[in-house]
Amino acid sequence: MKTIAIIAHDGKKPEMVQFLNEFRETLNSNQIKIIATGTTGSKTEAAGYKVEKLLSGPLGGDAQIAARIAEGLVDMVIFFRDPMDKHPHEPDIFMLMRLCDVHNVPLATNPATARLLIRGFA
Ligand SMILES: O=C(CO)COP(=O)(O)O
Repeated sequence: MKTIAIIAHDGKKPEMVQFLNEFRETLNSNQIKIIATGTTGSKTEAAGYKVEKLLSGPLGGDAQIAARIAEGLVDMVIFFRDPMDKHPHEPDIFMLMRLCDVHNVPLATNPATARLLIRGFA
């Protein structure tokens, strides 16, 4: 069982849903557990996935996922960041990305990278 964390900023949620639809066969397997920040998780559920929803990003969801990364509980992070928007929880976002590097966890921050990662993972 592998755990994938899915996160998308508001401006990137449509692309995330598109990505989830594109890789349904790979991602909707019982060998993969999906965890997500709150609103991304709701969209992921609406796309037909079973997902463990954590808090919304600005309320601490990124920090919760960061903690799971630090505990060795996450195998891959797909985080579609919106570089054109400001985020009140920027420190949490950087913490999450830093911990991916600390613990050598694959992190995709855009759809092109995510596609390559998922193909490598499958
Ligand atoms: O803010 C986020 C990532 O930094 C995402 O949070 P939501 O999925 O709750 O919108």
